[in-house]
Amino acid sequence: MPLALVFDLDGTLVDSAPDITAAVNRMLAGEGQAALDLATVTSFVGNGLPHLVARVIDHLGLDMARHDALTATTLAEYNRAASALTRPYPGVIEALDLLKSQGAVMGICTNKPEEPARHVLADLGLAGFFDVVIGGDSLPTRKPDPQMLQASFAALPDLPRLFVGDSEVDAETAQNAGIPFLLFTQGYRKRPVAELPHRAAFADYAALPGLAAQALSI
Ligand SMILES: O=C(O)COP(=O)(O)O
Ligand SMILES: [Mg+2]
Repeated sequence: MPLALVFDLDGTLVDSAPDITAAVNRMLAGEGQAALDLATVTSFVGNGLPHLVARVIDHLGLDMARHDALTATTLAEYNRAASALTRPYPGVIEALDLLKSQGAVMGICTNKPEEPARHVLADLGLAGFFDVVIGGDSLPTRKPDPQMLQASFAALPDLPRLFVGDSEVDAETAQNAGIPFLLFTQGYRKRPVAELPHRAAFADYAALPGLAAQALSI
């Protein structure tokens, strides 16, 4: 049966933390600050760019009054090179190809701002798979508020729905929207798999098409 599948982006379809870290570090260099390492910045990803920058400011003891300015600088730096170091996870393109050939309609619901999200999708050859892209600045609220996810599905044909993501934020969003959640376990999740509510979990994209077909009958 054809499905409507909406995907998270960072840590789900693409490993984007290296470019996010590089953009943060270019912003920090402009502030005369030392670079942060990949693991530290990755731990700040998930709730959107303004939240990430707030976590950087907090971590380094910088002035929170500069939050808006530092967020704007980080976004500009990220837009300059959003896909230089970013790659799809292994098997993503093959899985999306197979799902599409099986009649799935697909969308993106990411807390990453919409402009760089579209750049990353285009640069990595993924844009053509998706009929809707909603980013963290597309609507007044972002995940885990369910509005973004509901709007993503509303833009797709009315078929059985699944949301695929990597994080606590995604699991909570799916729960808030009442949509079954498939958890990709190799992304930027902070807690053990068992602590995130999910219909099914997968570590290898080769398993996704079969899992998606089964997940609605579990
Ligand atoms: O930009 C973020 O903080 C997270 O983005 P994601 O929703 O695609 O994981
Ligand atoms: Mg994610």
